[in-house]
Amino acid sequence: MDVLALPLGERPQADRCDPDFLFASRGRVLRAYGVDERMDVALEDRAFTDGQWEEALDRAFRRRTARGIDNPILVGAIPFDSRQQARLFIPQRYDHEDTARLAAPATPDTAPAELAAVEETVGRGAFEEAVGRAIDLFRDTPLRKVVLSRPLDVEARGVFSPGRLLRTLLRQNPGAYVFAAPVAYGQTLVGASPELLIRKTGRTVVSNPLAGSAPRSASAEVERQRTAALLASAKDRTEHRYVVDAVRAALAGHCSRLAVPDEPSVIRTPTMLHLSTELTGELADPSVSSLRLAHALHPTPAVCGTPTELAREAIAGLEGYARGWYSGMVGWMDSRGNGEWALSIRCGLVQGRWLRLYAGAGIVAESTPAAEWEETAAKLATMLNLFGVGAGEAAVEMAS
Ligand SMILES: C=C(O[C@H]1C=CC=C(C(=O)O)[C@@H]1O)C(=O)O
Repeated sequence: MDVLALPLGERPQADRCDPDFLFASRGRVLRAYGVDERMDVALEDRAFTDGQWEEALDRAFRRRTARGIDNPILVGAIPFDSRQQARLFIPQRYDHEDTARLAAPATPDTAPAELAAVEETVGRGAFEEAVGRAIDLFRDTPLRKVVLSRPLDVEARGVFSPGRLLRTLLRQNPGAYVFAAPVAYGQTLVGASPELLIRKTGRTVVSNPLAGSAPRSASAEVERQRTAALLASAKDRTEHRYVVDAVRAALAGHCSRLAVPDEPSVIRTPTMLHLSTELTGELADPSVSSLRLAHALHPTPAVCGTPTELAREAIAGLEGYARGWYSGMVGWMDSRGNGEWALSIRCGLVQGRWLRLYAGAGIVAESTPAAEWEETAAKLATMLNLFGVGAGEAAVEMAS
């Protein structure tokens, strides 16, 4: 059974005032409460591709506008494999809160949980071997880029509170797309994604692909050198170009005008530096919904690879675990099709005392297995910072 399906009145009283879904973007947090109607669908199903599902959503929205609801919305999460069901629902109500206000601790700040164990379910040897095999594929097949990822399993002494994790993530990552989305009974996907897959506002669309990474440094001088090195790195620029080319190609078919900067810039998250390109377009048909555009884009080579089908096969053959919700997307869409969908990266799946974290890295011919492992460790820091430990440190600390 799914928590979203619990009939009204059967939810614990305390839950009533806790939002079921949160999504922070640009200083505001969307909070959605209660499940008015489930709208689950797999984006690869005929029901979605031939438009039936969007017609049903439109009818569901109209019923609500007829009842006086000004602008009903749909919220939820979509898995990496879009043949699998997305968890989407129309909430009973929603509001917006200032990020800073929501992030402010109600009580003195403490770590959101005390950790009992951290396990590298896919260890360094297995991950580096997979990277080596991907590099062989670049020599032997037309595969040019593949994103390989790994899980890190964290166990706490007590039950995790998704709300507390989210507030701490908001404090630590005020500029990120911070989210908490219920995905199954007792399971919540929480994260602080730096990457916007698509935002649609009227006719305007924005996508901000990232690829090509280096860790932040506490030293301003080292950080300046890393930024310059990232901008100059042929390997990172190739990795980045595959994503920008794919996003440009997917949006071009929908846009009457599309602006793509010639050169990437570098963006900073609290833990990482990334090559970044912001594409801005004008839709030829403004009625195309943000979810349809997200479907046209997904999976970009920021999470999958180039060419897409070969990369998908390589991921299935090399990763050795199921990604599930990681590297899919989380977001919202309103009754006019406006909305925002962020990639579900720098995230974890919470269930009771367990939290599975994920991180991936884009592999190209110039990659080296050791550096790609280090990159995934650096990316895991976004979530491990919740507990004040780094990836290697966490494994060592828990083992001793
Ligand atoms: C797949 C992830 O990051 C993507 C986004 C930014 C940079 C990336 C990179 O440099 O490999 C990845 O494509 C992840 O964080 O799990």
